[in-house]
Amino acid sequence: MFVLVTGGSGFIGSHTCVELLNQGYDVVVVDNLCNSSVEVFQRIECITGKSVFFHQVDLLNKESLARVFETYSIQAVIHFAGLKAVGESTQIPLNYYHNNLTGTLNLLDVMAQNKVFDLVFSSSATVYGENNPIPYVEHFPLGSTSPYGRTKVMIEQFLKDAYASDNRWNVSVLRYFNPVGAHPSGLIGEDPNGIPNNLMPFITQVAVGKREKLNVFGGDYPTPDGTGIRDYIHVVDLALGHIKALEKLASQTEKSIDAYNLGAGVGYSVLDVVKAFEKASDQKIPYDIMPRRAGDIAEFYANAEKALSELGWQVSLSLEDMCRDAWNWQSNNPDGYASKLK
Ligand SMILES: NC(=O)c1ccc[n+]([C@@H]2O[C@H](COP(=O)([O-])OP(=O)(O)OC[C@H]3O[C@@H](n4cnc5c(N)ncnc54)[C@H](O)[C@@H]3O)[C@@H](O)[C@H]2O)c1
Ligand SMILES: O=c1ccn([C@@H]2O[C@H](COP(=O)(O)OP(=O)(O)O[C@H]3O[C@H](CO)[C@@H](O)[C@H](O)[C@H]3O)[C@@H](O)[C@H]2O)c(=O)[nH]1
Repeated sequence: MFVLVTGGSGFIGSHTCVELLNQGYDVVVVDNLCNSSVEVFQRIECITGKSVFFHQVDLLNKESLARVFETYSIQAVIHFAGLKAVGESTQIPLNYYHNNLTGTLNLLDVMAQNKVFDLVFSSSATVYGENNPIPYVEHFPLGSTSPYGRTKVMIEQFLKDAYASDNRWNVSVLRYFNPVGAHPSGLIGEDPNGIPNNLMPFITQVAVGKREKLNVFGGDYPTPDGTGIRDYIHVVDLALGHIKALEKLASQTEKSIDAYNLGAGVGYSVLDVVKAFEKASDQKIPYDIMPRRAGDIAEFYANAEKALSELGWQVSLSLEDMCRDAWNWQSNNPDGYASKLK
């Protein structure tokens, strides 16, 4: 069975490709490589002994995308491709709307033309905005505080409207909490461009000596240690959630659109993560407590019961595993994919 993975050379996409290949799926990847490296495919092959069919395609180029659908008998799509930096999205919002919304509309159009209706979409906990109580439950009202987040809210609405108009659409919307870690092989992982925006890659770059110290954004939140609390999820657990979602789409006779939180259902503070990382890596992480980062909220985590009851999915890896694997990746690849394969 051919599965098309958009954005399959990125952080979460590459880990999902590994799990798809391990389960025997044939994998076709389209990615424009705007935030990833083609080097990842060699590493995926080292891990799985199998290769993906890669096409360097921008979703904004509908004709190129259509040619991929003509080449393979695609049965389902996992749609990761998109721009994802919250801060950057406030600087160049129109690029975010153009890339994420137009890219998705092109994909949906080409899928429908080829009568492919099974879709797993990468959404985010950011769609719960800032006014919902925690833990977040899937039926809560949606809204977001950044242009990036609004692209996710809007795409979720596109998908609901598409299903309402034509119930051949069969869609699983996965709302990720905070994906971190790396494949335990240390061959693939997160390779951000420039200064990392996110906590774990910043910590690993401090540990490997690329950054002097961590800035902890906010020490005065109403949380036990004053730092922000998030629901961190190992990227391999997250990748496996996509397999469960695909299996459900393929097995159900009644087509549907459903949203699922993919999180652990547990919150850890920034300082919890720092301590867990220090223990797992045996490295000291110097840090300064700084003012809060604009747009951050004190605390959120998932209610992950729906994913367990309907997809049969739950996390199996701990914060310790996330830190160990993130460190294994970073220490073996100090320059990410630009590092020589050991
Ligand atoms: N990493 C997170 O913290 C997080 C959290 C919630 C949701 N998500 C979502 O999950 C998805 C994957 O995230 P990731 O962390 O793997 O990001 P990533 O940047 O590593 O991967 C996204 C991939 O999409 C590609 N891409 C972007 N625009 C494209 C276009 N127009 N055409 C073709 N390819 C394009 C990029 O080159 C990249 O390889 C994204 O949709 C992101 O918004 C990520
Ligand atoms: O250098 C840093 C980076 C982060 N933080 C803190 O660490 C926590 C986690 O931050 P980060 O890793 O940036 O994740 P979030 O801000 O929670 O956002 C991520 O997780 C969301 C939920 O999935 C996604 O929507 C976003 O795209 C993704 O960036 C927050 O309390 C931050 O203030 C620091 O203290 N220092």
